[in-house]
Amino acid sequence: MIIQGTFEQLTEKAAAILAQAIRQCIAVKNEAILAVPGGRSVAAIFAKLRQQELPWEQLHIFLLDERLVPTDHEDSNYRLVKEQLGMVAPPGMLHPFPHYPEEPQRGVAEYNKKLKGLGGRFDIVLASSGEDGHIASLFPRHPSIGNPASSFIIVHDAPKPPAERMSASRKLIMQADTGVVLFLGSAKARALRNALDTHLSIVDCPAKIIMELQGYSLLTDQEVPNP
Ligand SMILES: O=C1O[C@H](COP(=O)(O)O)[C@@H](O)[C@H](O)[C@H]1O
Repeated sequence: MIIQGTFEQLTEKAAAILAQAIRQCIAVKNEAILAVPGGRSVAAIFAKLRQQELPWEQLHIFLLDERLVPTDHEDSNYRLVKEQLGMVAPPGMLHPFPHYPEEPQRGVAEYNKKLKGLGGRFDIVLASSGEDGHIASLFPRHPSIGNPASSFIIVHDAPKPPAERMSASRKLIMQADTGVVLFLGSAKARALRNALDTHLSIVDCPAKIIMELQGYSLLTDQEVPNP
């Protein structure tokens, strides 16, 4: 489903979609696993989400991707999520990526183990497209998008700084039931066109991954090109 509106309307809408999916998931399996990105578009959504009446003690929040920096670094996606949701997420429900500067694979192994212990997949994914159509830290025509793992992966040489990152892989994201992808701001207009271009593949535009999910919503404040 494609939803258009103003930035303010869409942040409200995204929070409402996420809250509904979280409630539905918890009603069925008693807990929910939400994966969230960092970046400039999502802080306002987190601010709306934390105002929702949710069973926060049953909601696990993982990072969809992380920059390999300490968790208090200004580039850390966890720092943003903690600032926005740390006051509602009970201890132990917001899962930082373990940062071992010299051993990123150890961090990935631990993060994979933690997710595996909770079922090994996300129920709900929030993603925000970059200018180039990347989501998480999966970049167009880059080894990250071609990685065949169904888990968290290490990403080297990301075209957007910082170059060293970790990310949920394409296959891991694809196992989610519900996905929300954002194209907010005029800088994302080209990425939106690419996401809707049926001649392009997921390798050309990783934001298309979310559009493969059964329950997906694409939210944009940009003009949607005619098919
Ligand atoms: O580097 C990243 O970029 C994307 C998009 O961020 P935005 O600032 O353009 O909204 C983000 O989704 C991802 O989590 C982040 O690591």
